[in-house]
Amino acid sequence: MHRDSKIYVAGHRGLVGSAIVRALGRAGYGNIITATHAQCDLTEQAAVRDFLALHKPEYVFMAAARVGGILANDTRPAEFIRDNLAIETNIIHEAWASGVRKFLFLGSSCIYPRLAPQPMREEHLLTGPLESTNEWYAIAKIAGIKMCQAYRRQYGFDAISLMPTNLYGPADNFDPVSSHVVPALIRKFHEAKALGAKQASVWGTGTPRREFLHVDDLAEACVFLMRNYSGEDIVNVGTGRDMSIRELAEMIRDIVGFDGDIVFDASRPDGTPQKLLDVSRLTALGWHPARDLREGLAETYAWFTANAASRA
Ligand SMILES: NC(=O)C1=CN([C@@H]2O[C@H](COP(=O)(O)OP(=O)(O)OC[C@H]3O[C@@H](n4cnc5c(N)ncnc54)[C@H](OP(=O)(O)O)[C@@H]3O)[C@@H](O)[C@H]2O)C=CC1
Ligand SMILES: C[C@H]1O[C@H](OP(=O)(O)OP(=O)(O)OC[C@H]2O[C@@H](n3cnc4c(=O)[nH]c(N)nc43)[C@H](O)[C@@H]2O)[C@@H](O)[C@@H](O)C1=O
Repeated sequence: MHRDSKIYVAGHRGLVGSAIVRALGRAGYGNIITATHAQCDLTEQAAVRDFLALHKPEYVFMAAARVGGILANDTRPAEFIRDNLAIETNIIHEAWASGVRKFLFLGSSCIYPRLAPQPMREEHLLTGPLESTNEWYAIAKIAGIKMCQAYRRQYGFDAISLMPTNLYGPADNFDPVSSHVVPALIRKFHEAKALGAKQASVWGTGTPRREFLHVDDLAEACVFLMRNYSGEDIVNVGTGRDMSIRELAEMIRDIVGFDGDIVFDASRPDGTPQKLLDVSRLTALGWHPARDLREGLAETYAWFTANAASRA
């Protein structure tokens, strides 16, 4: 990938897409093309074909998808499987057909079996039943991985697939129902503090464990792997460390400065008990995350208060 290479970032307004645009800018890549959802609905094959034929990007970072937290996945299975299968099928096929030189697909750590050995290695894929709260999205993601591998085998298409762990950072989705846990708790504790509430509710039992990677680290891993890796094998992207939801909630409560009690709502789903990634394949390729979790959470809270709190 050269400094003047033409690069398309699909989903450029989202948590990951906006971070990839920032990372490309920091690395000196200035020839970036984007399209909003309204300008190009990636579930529509003709729209994708026309867009790629018009712009002819050489490189594609695929950060567009129907994404949400545990409740959104569990309650909207049809949207999650249909939209993601449609988006992936269209963009992988049309990227190949239009002559894209290299394609980067984003899966997720949820593709691994609910009770996979921990930490989870790439070879654990398809070795056991999936987590029920997001199996629909996981199946779509696994289909995307397989499609990238099939287009490499049959057509020699240079498509690579990354499996990120749970992400957080600026420009996340802070909606209380559809969001992931980090933005959800930032907003919950912020609003509880503003109201002088005595307690704030956290979903589940607090016992599940999650690994959290700053989205700017993920974006830099995407640029690194686009430049340095070409292969059929998927690559886990994470920190290699996890924590309980209770520990996370206590850390975010401290950062926000909320002094009320945390109450666990066991009527809400816990999801998979643990999904810590083995990141030795990525480490061996020469990449390491750089950002500290507490500092990253504090930066994300600052972004929320400056950009999203007033709109909440
Ligand atoms: N967030 C996380 O913790 C993790 C995310 N990932 C993966 O990273 C990728 C990006 O996720 P994230 O940035 O969090 O998601 P976001 O929801 O923040 O961003 C997704 C982007 O895709 C766009 N989009 C959705 N549907 C369409 C469509 N039909 N046509 C065009 N654009 C569309 C959205 O635009 P609009 O909002 O306007 O619809 C949005 O800009 C996904 O593949 C996800 O699976 C993997 C692991 C963890
Ligand atoms: C990235 C990943 O993200 C999702 O999987 P998940 O990690 O289970 O998702 P989550 O971040 O929503 O929850 C993590 C844990 O946190 C607990 N939790 C507490 N309180 C809140 C809360 O208020 N909101 C949310 N969302 N979770 C809460 C929640 O009960 C659960 O135990 C899928 O999209 C999956 O497909 C995927 O790819």
